[in-house]
Amino acid sequence: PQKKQWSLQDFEIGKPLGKGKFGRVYLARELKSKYIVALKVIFKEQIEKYRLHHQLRREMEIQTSLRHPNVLMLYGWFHDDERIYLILEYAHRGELYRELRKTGHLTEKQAATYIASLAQALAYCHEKDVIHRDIKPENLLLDHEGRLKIADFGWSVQSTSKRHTMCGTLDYLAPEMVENKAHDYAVDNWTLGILCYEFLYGVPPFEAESQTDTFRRIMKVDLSFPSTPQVSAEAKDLISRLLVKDSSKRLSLQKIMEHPWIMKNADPMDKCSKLDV
Ligand SMILES: COc1ccc(/C=N/Nc2[nH]nc(C)c2C(=O)Nc2cccc(NC(C)=O)c2)cc1
Repeated sequence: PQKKQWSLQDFEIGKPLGKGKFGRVYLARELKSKYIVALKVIFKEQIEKYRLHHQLRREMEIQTSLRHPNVLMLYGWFHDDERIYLILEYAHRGELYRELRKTGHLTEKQAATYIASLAQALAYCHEKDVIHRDIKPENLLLDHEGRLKIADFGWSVQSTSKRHTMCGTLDYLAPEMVENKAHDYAVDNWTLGILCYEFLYGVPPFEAESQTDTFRRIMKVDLSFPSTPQVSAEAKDLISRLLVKDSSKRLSLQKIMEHPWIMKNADPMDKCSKLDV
């Protein structure tokens, strides 16, 4: 069927959900279907100013082509003179970051469930030749059932082009990315190790006062486990098998899903509906 041409008149705009880097996100309802969506409004002059036209186009091509329960859907888009509007899936509970900040750290069951969901979503993305490269708590949303959704493919690439983008915190970057070397899918495996650590301890493993110190700690893989909170040996085993400098020696996504800690703790329904606070 002919692709539907959307416009602002098709939607009733609700409350602002938050500010992204290049615009705001609003709750919205599509008038005919009454379907609730998130409408991400991006200012064209911002895109032109930062020369991000190609990157936004890539984000949209990638996100429209991906269909997975743990990947936030991009239903469509439209534009007017000043703005581009992305019609995105609405995830009721918002950024995983907020849950992490509220509780300080997650339970092993929550952490294992989210890592299993991420491994499944990344396996799917890698199958479609997409390396996300920017998996961090702010880019992870939770739906009403506590199911994890990877959002914001702004920095992802189709694996052909090896373009690097350095922005924001280094905490989540693998050594080969920090060294600006050619990198492959395995950068996302490294990041799963970073996230698993942060889910369980509340802080990323190589956090330091300055970017230079974080850089040094990443390059040295200066990994240590605090004595509190109490974390199981299996969890530490998984983290240690992911935070490996040689990218070819990192645990594969398949092996992550079969790891004893994941098998024992991840919710098979891949959601954390009950928030055991
Ligand atoms: C401030 O408290 C909030 C609680 C929940 C939300 C839910 N956001 N849900 C979304 N579904 N699809 C998209 C895209 C979004 C979204 O971008 N949310 C968003 C954007 C910017 C900041 C935040 N902040 C937080 C805390 O979630 C969420 C947004 C804000």
